[in-house]
Amino acid sequence: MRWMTRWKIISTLASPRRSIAIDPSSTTVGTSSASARERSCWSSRARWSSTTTSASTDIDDDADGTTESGQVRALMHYCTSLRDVLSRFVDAEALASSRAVVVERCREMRRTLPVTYKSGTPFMSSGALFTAFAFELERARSAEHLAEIQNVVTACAEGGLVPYHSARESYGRVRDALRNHGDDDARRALEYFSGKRVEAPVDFATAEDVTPWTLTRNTPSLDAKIVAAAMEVQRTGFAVVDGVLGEQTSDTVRRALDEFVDQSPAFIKGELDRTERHVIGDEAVDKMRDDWICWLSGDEDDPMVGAFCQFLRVTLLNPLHLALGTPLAPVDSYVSNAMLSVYEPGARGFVSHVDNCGPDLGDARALSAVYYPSSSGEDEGGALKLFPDHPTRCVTVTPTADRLVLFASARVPHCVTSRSSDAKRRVAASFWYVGDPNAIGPQ
Ligand SMILES: O=C(O)CCC(=O)C(=O)O
Ligand SMILES: [Fe+2]
Repeated sequence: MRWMTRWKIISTLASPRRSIAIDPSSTTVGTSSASARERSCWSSRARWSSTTTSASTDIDDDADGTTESGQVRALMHYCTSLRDVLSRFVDAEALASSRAVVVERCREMRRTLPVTYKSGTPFMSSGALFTAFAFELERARSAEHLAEIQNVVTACAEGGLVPYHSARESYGRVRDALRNHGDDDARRALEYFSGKRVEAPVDFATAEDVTPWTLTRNTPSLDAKIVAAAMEVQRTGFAVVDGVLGEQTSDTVRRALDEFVDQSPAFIKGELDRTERHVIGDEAVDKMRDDWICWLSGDEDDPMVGAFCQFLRVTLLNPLHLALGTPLAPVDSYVSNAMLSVYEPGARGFVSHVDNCGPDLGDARALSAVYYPSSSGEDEGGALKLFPDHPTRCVTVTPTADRLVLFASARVPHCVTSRSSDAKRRVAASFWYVGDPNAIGPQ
């Protein structure tokens, strides 16, 4: 009998991702697509420069990683490649001494994924690699081997290759299994490498102690704030939460996002839907919405940026689930991605709109979340104005560092005011939780 068949601790983690019913890039207001990709760069000398390239127009439909067949193809690629790599390290010792090599091989697997993401955003790459690892954890040959496979999962998370939440969850199961069965050497090997990272305390002394592990962890104080905010959304349609991450973590996130904005070539002009710019022209669209955006998948090369996206997708969703009493997108479903939005100094804002452009049209965005990593002065413009119950009642929210705004996607019209020409750039990260849009907000 294979060793792990007695343990069967991992199988529930390997549930296949649901097929994607909602493609955020194909809906309207508040989203964008990249059928024509614009590559833009921010530098202190040159402002956004852009050239248009068509990265994926000639790809066969099946190779699109956002389709079900594309997802299957990606998963098969990871499963077969990972099995091949791990088969070269037959015992725990060999694996432990080659952990970094395996992480590099996993990176190579991602580079050679046989699918392309037509919307420009890889939806599930890190989730697919984790699923492949879940199968390998089940096939472990010994307690020591199991511990070392988990250590590779932990190292892969730190390399931005596997979601932190998935790695944390499988760590917990492996640890409990080893504890329960008294495999002390294996447990020590696990805790020495993975435990130190995954269970790092969140009440750190300095910003250097902040890691993607601490950023993606649910804490009682965060959960309490988000539960209270969710109840406020159900009462009034919106809620504003301050001090979401705390001083040190939010500082670290701000720096990571700023650097990402400075360096990422993936920003495109915000769009209202995928055809709008072609149909009515750039000038007309810019008048309605004048930001640059980039879709974040959680798989970003900078682990802190990826972890921030995973924070929005999973860490916030956990307490929201508890409080809202209506199912939102399950945590293992990559149906929505974070959108990083940048308004340059002098940019026009975003006209009044509702994020959900029609529950009847299949838009399932139910709850919108906007996080501000840095503060704006009141004279800088760029305020978010919400009209929660009547066009004449306006709530003005100034972007303030570490502030999160939650509102019902289908019910709360809102706009962003224009940015004054001597203002700093304004950065915001938006996320949409999908579910029943009519179940969010006052009933
Ligand atoms: O940046 C903000 O404050 C809100 C952005 C927004 O409304 C959107 O992207 O739909
Ligand atoms: Fe919006």
